[in-house]
Formats: sequence, C-alpha cells, structure tokens
Amino acid sequence: MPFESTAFEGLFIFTPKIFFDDRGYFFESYNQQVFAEAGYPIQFVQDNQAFSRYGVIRGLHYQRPPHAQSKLIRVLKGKILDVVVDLRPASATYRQVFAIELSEENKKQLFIPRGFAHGYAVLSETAEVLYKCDAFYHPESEEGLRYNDPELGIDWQIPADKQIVSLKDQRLPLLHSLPVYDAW
Ligand SMILES: Cc1cn([C@H]2C[C@H](O)[C@@H](COP(=O)(O)OP(=O)(O)O[C@H]3O[C@H](C)C(=O)[C@H](O)[C@H]3O)O2)c(=O)[nH]c1=O
Repeated sequence: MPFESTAFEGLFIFTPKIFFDDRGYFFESYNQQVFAEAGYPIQFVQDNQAFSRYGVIRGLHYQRPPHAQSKLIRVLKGKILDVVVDLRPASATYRQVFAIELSEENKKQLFIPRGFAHGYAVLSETAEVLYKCDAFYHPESEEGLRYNDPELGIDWQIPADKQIVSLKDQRLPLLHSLPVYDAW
C-alpha cells in the first residue's frame, strides 16, 4: 500500500505505484492531491538535491521553530540509511531513533514531520538524494545533533574508518545538551 505509518506520530513511508512497460517505467514521485486525500495536506516550498559518495554521513540536522521543516526524502540513485530522531517532548517516541533504507531500487520515500533531526549515511558507491521541504532554508535557525552520540547508539552501517563527516557535523552538540522546544 502506498502509505505506511510508523510507531512515530506523523512519520510515514510512501511507496509510489510504478508503471512498467517494455520501455522502462514511470511513476508519480509526488502528488499533492494523493497525499491530501490520504490525510496529509502538505504544502512543500523547496526541493533539495545532494550527491554524496560511499561513507558520507550528513546530519543530524533540523531548523528550530518557527522555521522547522517537514521533509519528504527519496533516493534517485544509490542507497542510503535514512535516520531521524524524535525531538518532540510530548511525543511517545521522544528522543527515539527511526532508521530505514531508501534506495533507487525500493523507491521508498520517508515523510519526516517537523520536530525531527534528520540525517543519512550513503551505503552505495554514490547516492543522489532528493527531498522536499515545507519551509524555506533559514540558516540562522539551523541546529543539529551529533551523529555518533553514544546516548543514541545509531548504527550507520559504515565502518568508523570509512565515515566521511563534515567538521561542522563532527562538532554538533550531544542530545543531553540540546535545547528543548515544546512547540514545533
Ligand atoms: C540545507 C541547505 C544548504 N544550503 C547550502 C549551505 C551550504 O553552503 C551548502 C551545504 O549545506 P550543508 O552542509 O548544510 O548540507 P547538508 O549537510 O547536506 O545539510 C542537510 O543535511 C540533512 C540531511 C538535512 O536534512 C538538511 O536538509 C540539511 O541540513 O548548501 C542551501 O543553500 N540551502 C539549503 O536548504
């Protein structure tokens, strides 16, 4: 089925219907009406695209309120481990981690509501990641969480000596020192 909920409120997986024929395939990667009719009335305003090679870990990032972003993540080429951390204090899954493989092959997409830190690790030789955001980039509001925080114990599926992480991300705060926002 196209929409699969998760144990995390508002976090869901979208798998588009693929139309195959002898030329190849076609699918609607996003349709605002389909999402709205499924109960997800979303107004995306910005599309992002990132290319990375094996071992790159980007994240864990978010924009603090009132510039928080919901995101719809998909992989055009390659395979990633997509990871989110629930930063919503009122959530039953507060400070819990959800991870999923998104790939060119499975064509799965992950919708991430506002209030989550987001990151991904590139598991293939290279990966091309596309994602839609429902709020504009606001660099002054950018915050983040250390990808290898022992309190989270995320298995990025990349050997430590192969991990490629920006200096900025290596210096992000740990979960216990993160500001807490009650409303996202
Ligand atoms: C996010 C963003 C970045 N930029 C510029 C700023 C930098 O000069 C350059 C690279 O940015 P950054 O190093 O923040 O890129 P990522 O590490 O991939 O950041 C993303 O990583 C995780 C996975 C996310 O979910 C966020 O969307 C985003 O924070 O692109 C822009 O011009 N617009 C943007 O929306």
